[in-house]
This record gives sequence, C-alpha cells and structure tokens, in this order.
Amino acid sequence: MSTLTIENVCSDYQGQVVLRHLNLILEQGEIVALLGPSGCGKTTLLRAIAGLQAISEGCIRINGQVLSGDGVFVASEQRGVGMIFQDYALFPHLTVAENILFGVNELNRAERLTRLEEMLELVKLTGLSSRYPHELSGGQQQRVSIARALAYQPKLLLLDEPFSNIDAQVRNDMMLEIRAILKQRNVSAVFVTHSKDEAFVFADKLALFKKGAIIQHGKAETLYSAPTDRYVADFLGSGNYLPITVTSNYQVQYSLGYLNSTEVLSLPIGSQGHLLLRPQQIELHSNIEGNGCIVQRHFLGTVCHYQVQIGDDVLDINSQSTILMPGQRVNVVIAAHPLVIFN
Ligand SMILES: Nc1ncnc2c1ncn2[C@@H]1O[C@H](COP(=O)(O)OP(=O)(O)OP(=O)(O)O)[C@@H](O)[C@H]1O
Repeated sequence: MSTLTIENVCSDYQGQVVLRHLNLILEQGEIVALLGPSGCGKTTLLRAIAGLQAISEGCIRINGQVLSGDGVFVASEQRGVGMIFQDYALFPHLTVAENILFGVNELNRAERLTRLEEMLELVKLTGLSSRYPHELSGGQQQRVSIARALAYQPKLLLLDEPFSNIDAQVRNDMMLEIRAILKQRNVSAVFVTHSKDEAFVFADKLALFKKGAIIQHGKAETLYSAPTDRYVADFLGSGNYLPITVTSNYQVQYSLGYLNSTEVLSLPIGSQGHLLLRPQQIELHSNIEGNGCIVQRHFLGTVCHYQVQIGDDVLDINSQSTILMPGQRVNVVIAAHPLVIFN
C-alpha cells in the first residue's frame, strides 16, 4: 500500500488559487522532493499534508485513510505526521532529552528511556541528552529535531527546507546522514526545497512545481535526462538548444550535419525543434581543421567550462580536458544518445 496519495488536490488563500490539481503518490520508504522556485506552492502542499492548510478540491490519504477531502478533515495532531522545519523549532527551555520525548505520551517511564536512548544513538547524540539547544551546534540541533520527529514513530515525515541554515561545507554530509537514518527505518518523507542540488542528494524522486502545478514527477535522473519541457530541463541544469530538423525516426539534421538518437524520436519526420544538449554531452577534440573554435575558457576544478562557436551557435561545454585555449580549433563530437527535442 502506498503511504501517501495526493489526488487532484487544489487549495487557495482567500480565493487565490495556489495549488492546481496536484497528483502524487509516495510509496512506503520513499523520499520525494517538492522542488521549484519561491512562491510556487511547495510549502502550501506540505502544510496541506500536515493538516495545517485546507484543500478546496481533491483528496489526501495516508495508508488509504482519508485525511483531507470527501468531507473529511483529520486534525493535524491525529495524522501521525512528523515535521522538521528550517529553524529546527526546538524548545529552548527544554533539554535534548525533553525535546526528543516531547510528543511521546503513550509510553511508560522505562519505555520512554529506551526510546530516548534509541533516538540518541540513531542521530549520534548519545551523552548529550541533558544539554540545552543553545549548547549545541546548528547541525546537532537539526539532529535533535530529527530525533524528536522520529521518536513518536510517524507514518510520514515532512521536511521544510531543513538544510538551508546549515553551512554549505557540512550540508552534503548531513543530508546523506539523515537520508541514511530515514532509509534505515524505512520512513517515507516529503522534502521541500528550492535547490536542485539538495533534491538530487536527498530524494529518491522529484516533483517539480511551476505556479502551483506539478509539471513532472519521477526519478531525478529521468527528469534530468528526459525532461518533458524546457522549464524542467532548465530548472535541473544548464543546457544548449540547437535548432534541428527531424530527418528519420532516429536522426536529426543540424547546421553542421546529422546526429543520431539511440531511441525513436517522438516528433514526426520533417518537424523542426530544438535539441537539448547538456554541457557534458558534447566532446571536444583538438583539431586545427575542426568544426568549432574555443571562444572562452573557464577552469572549474574537476572540469573546464568552454564556450565554443560552431556555425552560428555558441555552445556551453564542460570537458575534462583542461588544455584547450581560446582561439584554438576543435572538433565538436556529439555521440548518439536518446535525443531530447522540444518544438
Ligand atoms: N498565509 C498566506 N496568505 C496568503 N497567501 C499566501 C499565504 N502563504 C502563502 N501564500 C501565497 O501562496 C503562494 C505559494 O506559497 P508557498 O509558501 O506555498 O510557496 P513555496 O513554493 O513554498 O515558496 P518558498 O520556496 O519561498 O517557501 C505564494 O504566492 C504565496 O505568496
């Protein structure tokens, strides 16, 4: 059974529509990132799942039980949902132990202690149970908020930009660490972020928002390499768009020749469009009679970013070859792959 089902959900603030017919299914143990620019409705959906925001249409279910919709509205505290916020929202006057056990009411004293020890070990804070939040680092405070959310064994965890206050240098490790904790306990989670990089690291699937609607939902790799439109393609990474004409089910023509697709093209033969090429999908080979010319070079550490003129187009290309210099001629090679074309 799926953990969370969002079906045709709409929501508004005083008549102003902010969520438009959203559909999303989250399987047990899956982590989905609600991704999109500021103001597109990510937090509103999270709040609707938590029972902090009414919906005007559709239905939200957890493990088959209707929580919002069909004339039903289950109160937030009865939904079995844990929340982790950007600012951790710890109680400053309570110790780590008291914070973690705050929502755990049904256990006796011995069971509470066992639960506390288990949580402290899980988030690697054993020995710090009597400290107060101000005596912890930002990362430790975030781990307390995770322990608190997991301590009462929620059916679903909701995370609202939980890493945006964490130093960039430790953020990646922290995301991997928390992801491992959720995977270890098979917790399903919905994670709000406006950062594609965070979504790639933390989530199994992405739901990309645009103005209150989900434009595409699926594995990060699918959205990156097979985006359904330019909005998705551009949100997830930079790209070049080459004008092309489809010449067969597996081939297109561009200004310098032909390119082959390893999958059948969706556009009919004769149609025109723009081919998406990610900067790393183009190879460069030094060649004094080559079809391209380096116009700019920018060293980025693991790769070099080049701008290369071919015909009338300037392409952005990332290459591991760092020895090419502006003015040098190169051969631009685009290997056959599943071509993505927008018309
Ligand atoms: N309490 C409110 N009253 C009226 N409008 C609101 C309220 N909260 C949010 N909105 C509006 O609803 C829309 C969606 O907001 P929401 O907070 O869900 O976006 P978001 O994608 O989470 O943005 P961010 O990444 O900036 O947090 C925005 O246009 C916002 O201005």
